[in-house]
Amino acid sequence: MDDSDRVIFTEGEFYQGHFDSREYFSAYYSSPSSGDDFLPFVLQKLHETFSSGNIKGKKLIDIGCGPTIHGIISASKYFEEIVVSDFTDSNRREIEKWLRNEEGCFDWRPTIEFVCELEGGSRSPEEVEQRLRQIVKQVQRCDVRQENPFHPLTMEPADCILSSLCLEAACKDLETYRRALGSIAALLKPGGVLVLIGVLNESFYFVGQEKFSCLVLSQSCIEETLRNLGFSIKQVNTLHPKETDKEYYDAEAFFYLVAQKTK
Ligand SMILES: C[S@@+](CC[C@H](N)C(=O)[O-])C[C@H]1O[C@@H](n2cnc3c(N)ncnc32)[C@H](O)[C@@H]1O
Repeated sequence: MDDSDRVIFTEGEFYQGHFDSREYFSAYYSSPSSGDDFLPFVLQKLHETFSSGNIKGKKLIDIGCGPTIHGIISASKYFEEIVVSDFTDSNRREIEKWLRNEEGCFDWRPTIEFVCELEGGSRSPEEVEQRLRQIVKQVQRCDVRQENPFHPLTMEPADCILSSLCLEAACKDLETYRRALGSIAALLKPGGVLVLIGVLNESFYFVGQEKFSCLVLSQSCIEETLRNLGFSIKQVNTLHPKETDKEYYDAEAFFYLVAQKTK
């Protein structure tokens, strides 16, 4: 194999120049009822996790949120403060636009309405939007490859960390993935909860015409890494995408995992 055959893993710097937030939104998040099964699956699981009332506290951090807020809708009822973070400037700008309700921001209304229905109508979509805009206190740059992903900031440990589809996109090999999960664990209080959402055995996905790499991971490898870091795994669910949904990625399955930091 010569150098021209070698596939370069698309790390954070590539996202900075090539990740189109708008394309990403329309490909994967425009509505829970019109896309593939992933979004309803994840919204349902997040609803079940947080509506139990057992996972709550002062602070939740979303690591590698991209331009999205769907992950924090259910949780917004149970925390005093949410920090969202991502490596890519344009993604953070999209979130800031939504938080300020600026003209042309993404329309998260269908997704918020879906969650409100899951909640049995206990909150209206307007209340949820207002709540999110009030409790997302920070939109921060982060780099999961760093020992302190928020360097030069020192982040107070959180009660809950959520990370969706970020680590396998950010980490070019298993060693980097393990270190990144270790850095994330260090941002959690003892007893704190990690909600990790990701893909199994995926090597690429598309956003528009742009192809992004993905670290190929098995469920056992992810679970073993978490156990070695002192997590107790509480729940793992998987969703196998329909073949027709697999035009833009080659994932074998999506996973939804909840783990508690025991030390
Ligand atoms: C597939 S998107 C996931 C976005 C969102 N969490 C979701 O569930 O749809 C991957 C995200 O990882 C971010 N990312 C890539 N490298 C990163 C790094 N080193 N540190 C933090 N985030 C990174 C990208 O900017 C992008 O927003």
